[in-house]
Amino acid sequence: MKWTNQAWEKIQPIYDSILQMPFIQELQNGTLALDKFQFYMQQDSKYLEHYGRALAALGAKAKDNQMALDFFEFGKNALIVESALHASYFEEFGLQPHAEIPMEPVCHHYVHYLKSTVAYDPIEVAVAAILPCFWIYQEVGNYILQKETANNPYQKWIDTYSSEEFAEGVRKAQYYADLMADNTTEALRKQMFEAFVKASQLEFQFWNAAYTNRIW
Ligand SMILES: Cc1ncc(CN)c(N)n1
Repeated sequence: MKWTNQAWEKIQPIYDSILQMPFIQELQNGTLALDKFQFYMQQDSKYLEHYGRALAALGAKAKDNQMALDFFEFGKNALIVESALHASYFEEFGLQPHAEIPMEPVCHHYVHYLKSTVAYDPIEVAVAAILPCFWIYQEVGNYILQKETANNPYQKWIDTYSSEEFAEGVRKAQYYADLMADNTTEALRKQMFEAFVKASQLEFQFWNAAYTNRIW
């Protein structure tokens, strides 16, 4: 079985609880309170600034040029495509400019977990750590799309993460995770699973923080 299939089995309970979260349920039916979405968007714009850089740093560690280019492209997309989605919501909902937003605890922890993993852990583990960010968003986007609600104010978010463009990036990131896993040791494959599970838990916590207004 591919490493990615095994990894998903390990996070299935986390993913199931993500789908049951009030944040996701209410995003799906369009009833999510604006202040909770605002909290999420503001934290997420900070997250993406750092995530984009973590992806580029991971690319810089790649031995293969194509892998480096793919990760630079992922970083660019985080900063351009996903940030454009945020900018449109910032305008629509009249949110504070990025510079004035402090990173709250979960965002801070997730960003620094990814950056330190990329900086200090083997590249295999870093690839596993960045994967839930792609894969869980795609799955959640597709899940929400199945039960679409008319005039959902959060439709642009749903469209971004259920798009073919986003799916292509997910497939590439999964490909690199499997490639790394196939060419490494059992001990490192285990560390890769741990990183994949940890980042998935942080994805849950990120939405939970927005719903419960978790601040310092
Ligand atoms: C916290 C978080 N995780 C994942 C994604 C999707 N790249 C995101 N925008 N924000």
